[in-house]
Amino acid sequence: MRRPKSKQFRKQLRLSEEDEIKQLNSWIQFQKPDSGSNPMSLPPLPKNSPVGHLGDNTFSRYAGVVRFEQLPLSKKTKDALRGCKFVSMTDIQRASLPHALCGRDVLGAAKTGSGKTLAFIIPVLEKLYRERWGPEDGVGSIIISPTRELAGQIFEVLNSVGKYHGFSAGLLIGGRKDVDTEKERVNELNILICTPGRLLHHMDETPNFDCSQLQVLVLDEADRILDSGFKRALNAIISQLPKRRQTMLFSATQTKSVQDLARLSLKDPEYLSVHEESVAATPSLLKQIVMIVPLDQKLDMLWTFIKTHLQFKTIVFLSSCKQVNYVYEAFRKLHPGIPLKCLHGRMKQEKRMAIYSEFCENRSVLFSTDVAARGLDFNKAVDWVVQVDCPENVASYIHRVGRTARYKSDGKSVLFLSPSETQMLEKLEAAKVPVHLVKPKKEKLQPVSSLLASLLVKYPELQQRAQRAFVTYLRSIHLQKDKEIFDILKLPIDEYSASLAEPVDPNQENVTEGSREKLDTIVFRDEEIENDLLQPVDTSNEDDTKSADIGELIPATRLLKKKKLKINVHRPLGSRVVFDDEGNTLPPLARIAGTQSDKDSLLIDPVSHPHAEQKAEYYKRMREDLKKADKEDKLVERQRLREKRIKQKTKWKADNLEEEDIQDDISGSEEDETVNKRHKKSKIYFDSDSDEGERKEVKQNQGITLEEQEALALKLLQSMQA
Ligand SMILES: Nc1ncnc2c1ncn2[C@@H]1O[C@H](COP(=O)(O)OP(=O)(O)OP(=O)(O)O)[C@@H](O)[C@H]1O
Repeated sequence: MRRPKSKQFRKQLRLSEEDEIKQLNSWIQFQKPDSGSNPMSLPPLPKNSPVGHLGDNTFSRYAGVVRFEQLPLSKKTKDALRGCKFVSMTDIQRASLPHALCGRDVLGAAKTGSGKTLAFIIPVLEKLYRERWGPEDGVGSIIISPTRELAGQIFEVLNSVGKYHGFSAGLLIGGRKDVDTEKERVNELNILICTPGRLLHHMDETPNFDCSQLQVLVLDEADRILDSGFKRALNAIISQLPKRRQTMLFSATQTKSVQDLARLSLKDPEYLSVHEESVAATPSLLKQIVMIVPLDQKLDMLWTFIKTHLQFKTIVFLSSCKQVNYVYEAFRKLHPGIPLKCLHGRMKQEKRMAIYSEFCENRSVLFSTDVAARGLDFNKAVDWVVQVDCPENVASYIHRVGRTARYKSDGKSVLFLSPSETQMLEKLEAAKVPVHLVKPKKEKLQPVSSLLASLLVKYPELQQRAQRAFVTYLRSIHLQKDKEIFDILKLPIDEYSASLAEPVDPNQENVTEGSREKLDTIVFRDEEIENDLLQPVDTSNEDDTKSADIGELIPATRLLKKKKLKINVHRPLGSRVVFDDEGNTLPPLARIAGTQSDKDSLLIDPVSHPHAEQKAEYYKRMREDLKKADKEDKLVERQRLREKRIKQKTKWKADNLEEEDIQDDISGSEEDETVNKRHKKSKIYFDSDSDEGERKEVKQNQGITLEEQEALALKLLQSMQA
């Protein structure tokens, strides 16, 4: 943000600014909208009617207007808005700005991509401007975002809309190494855009950090920041802020919890939910598909999707960073014909920012965890959002698909649901999310499991990634709260494990040579692609809204008829067989379950062994024993956690949680590299079901050894077989 240069100029400016501020204050007071009213219900001003001071201490009405020019805003803000080509307001801006400008607390809810960022940036700038805030006044406004990328994006919007103002603004996010420089400068900053963890870090550790003069607090993605994952950090932050302030909360899925609002001490907040009456909770230009895909075919489906949508910019959501890592690395090695990128909370901050910027600029496929699910505005140009793993709830679905079809652009999304997750369809319908159920055309499926199997021969390190992806996936399902949708016992675990890739049976062909040859052929081949992977479900029994437009949803056929396929990708490369030390075959997961002997393992297939009946009996007994032991273990574990919780309560202040350690990955597999290594060992989750914000401790994935992960997989499988 710019500062005027000469002294003379500054003096003149100050005088004219004083006049302007006086007038703005009078205008705002004179035409204040009624508290509790929705400015959207008022008609726009008649065309060409005068704006601002109308003489005799009267001013034009600003509630209900449609253009920024008609609002009581400073010239600096208006000039910058015009420069950015922001002329007409969106609904949420029209509804909330008149209330926010007169200093009221606001809870704003509007669909994704509908312009909520400007709805809070403008009042922040205007409030500080009218208060004549200067460098010596310190922190005047704090804007909190749940993720670093979103904080960075808000910072950019602030920079462009506030470029003619003289405020200093700082981006305080985890993962940045210059924390010492930040500490030196943070007290000189007027506007802080931050993630909760970093802000708390400064509150706790920066000498003289002072926000006692805070004027405006903003929570973007408020429901996320108020949810259990950030509860402790946010409570600690709020306790250090002055009570007399303006507070604004925005999200596409707003909280209405009285408890949440009480935590923030809101004063008669204006609840402005501009799309509540709308027929859909998602953008009208978004076409949404759901396909029922067995878990073990999800990667095949994803591969086929990517191969048939090479000309589109796509985001693919997976539930953990280990899955993102594996799928990204494996698919990259198979060269699908479009650049692939990945983003998750375990990456170094610079890399994350670089990936984010590159993805904004270029057509590519971005594999991501939910770190990219909220708020990010990739230059309006994401064509497709693909959800390979079911989102944890409807809100999460809405935010993920909201990365496309932003503002006035259109977009498409597809969700792969396992047969056991179909309850999600009802939940989406109940939340007014209009989805088309589409049946995949099986004959168009391009299986990738066999290609992956060959890949693992060439790149053995991928095998470990596959195993980790498998384990973290199971764990993420296990940790999900909505047990109606996420039931680990209903998952076809063996098939899923196999779909992540299994080595080729060494008896059937020369693995190394054969597979490498095939792999090279696969990697360098040209392909014939038919893009009509999707076919509508027979909707004869469904209502019109559901069956409409499905034809449009089927992507145009893309044919690249250069050469014939050198190999038939539909042909399996051989059955997947794993051998134990004695040469007996093992079912796929026995390998992952580790090195237990036959006697101890439940994973040995009794049929392929002699004395199958005795074994089956033995397994049955063992399962019962294990069940009993498991019950006892759970009791002991609960007791342990209770004790730990009490201990932690007393020393919570010392725990300087980094925000994305908490939020990035429901499976607890992502971790921040740079902040407070002493907190790396355990991750605290809050159980929002509990009245008192009871905490669950979950070890971070990195803190868990491979043996522990394997033991976990084994346990899960045992419980499944029991
Ligand atoms: N009044 C406006 N005129 C033109 N474009 C606008 C206007 N307001 C916002 N936009 C553009 O709309 C896009 C979406 O805005 P924004 O990111 O603020 O949406 P959002 O409601 O915060 O979305 P999300 O819920 O995903 O966070 C941005 O590219 C922004 O520049």
